[in-house]
Amino acid sequence: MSELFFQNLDELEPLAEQVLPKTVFGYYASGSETESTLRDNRAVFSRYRLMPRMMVDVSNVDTTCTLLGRELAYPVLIAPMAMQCMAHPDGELAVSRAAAAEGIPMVQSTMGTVGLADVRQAGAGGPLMFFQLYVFKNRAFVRQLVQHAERSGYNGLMVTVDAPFLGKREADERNNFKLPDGLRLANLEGLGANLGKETASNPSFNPVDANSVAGAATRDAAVHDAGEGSGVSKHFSDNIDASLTWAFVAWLRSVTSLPIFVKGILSAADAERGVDAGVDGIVVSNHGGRQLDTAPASLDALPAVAAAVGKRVPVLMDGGIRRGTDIIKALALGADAVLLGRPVLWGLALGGQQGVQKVLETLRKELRLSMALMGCPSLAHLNRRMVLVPWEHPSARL
Ligand SMILES: Cc1cc2nc3c(=O)[nH]c(=O)nc-3n(C[C@H](O)[C@H](O)[C@H](O)COP(=O)(O)O)c2cc1C
Ligand SMILES: CCCCC(=O)C(=O)O
Repeated sequence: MSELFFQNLDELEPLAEQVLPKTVFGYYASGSETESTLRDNRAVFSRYRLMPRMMVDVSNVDTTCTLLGRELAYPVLIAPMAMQCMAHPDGELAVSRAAAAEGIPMVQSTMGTVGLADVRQAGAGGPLMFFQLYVFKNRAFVRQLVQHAERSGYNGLMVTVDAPFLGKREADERNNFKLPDGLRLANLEGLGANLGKETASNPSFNPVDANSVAGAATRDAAVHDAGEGSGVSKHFSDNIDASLTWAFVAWLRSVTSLPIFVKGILSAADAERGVDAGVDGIVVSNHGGRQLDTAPASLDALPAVAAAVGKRVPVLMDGGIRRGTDIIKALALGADAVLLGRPVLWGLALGGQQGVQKVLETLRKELRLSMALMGCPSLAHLNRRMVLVPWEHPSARL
């Protein structure tokens, strides 16, 4: 890995852009519409200031935390991200191995390009793994997918609730983004028989090609309707259940004993509903600015959600985490851990498993140093008073 040099995670995106095909980079990097939420996810962190405490013994700093009863080396999970073999031939396997080597969990996407069981196996040395669930209209298929994940050794489910349809991602429309030839959505194929007409032999759920047999009927309409989106978004909307409500949590409980987290919550009201519905964890997220544009930055949404949850279940957050201080702010404002998205894909594209490990290690070292400078020998020392929100900045009182 000696040839891969970077000092911090913000440097990675332009480096990755040089090695990835334009369509793939565009899909990974972009947000929806004006990308205002995408930018705000990052900008928000410099609006909040950290107030350190002095004269605390920080000769030993402990970054560990627990989640679902397991110890994590530091409070970071790898966010679920689709189609990782577009970045590197080892794709999800490399990411899973890197997470295990660093002692943190990976969340495997439903839309993986390696089968979920193989990804779980590759991460066997790690503390735990989640399976991210997209809920298809075909519930028999969903049940089989969930039970396959449970049998394969996943420790929890993360149901994504912010994507009844994919957001309007204009880069993907411009680039006519498709899954490259030779790659497959492995988790959907193996269980294809239960997709009814949407089987492997008639792949109507197949973002590989917007102009596939199943897509042909709507092809002409798509050309004339800007709202139709990329091939991926068309096939997503054909298959994902946009009628999902909180009643789904009870159904999911009836088919699995795995803990159920919901990912994509931004309001305190929804966090309340989720806890009432019996979820085991809440993930504050705007999907990396890829769904509703102008939704609030995750860090801005976090404090009210954490207050509503009141420690009844773990609260995770993602969106724009790039620095150790970002993790400290999220935890001080009520998160139990954070998820890291795009930088993992950049590390993967640039250096496979080793590249991902270097990304994680860089973040871990920044976290440890910043905890020391904050006067926090452990994560338990972090508290709300250590973060000044914009209206509490010392300058705001002048
Ligand atoms: C390329 C890409 C693919 C993604 N795929 C999924 C997915 O399959 N399921 C999901 O719940 N979220 C998905 N997300 C959202 C991430 O899990 C996460 O919420 C977001 O990327 C975090 O923001 P960050 O990239 O700024 O760290 C994806 C994000 C990206 C960038
Ligand atoms: C078709 C897969 C969608 C994955 C996803 O959630 C994203 O691209 O944000």
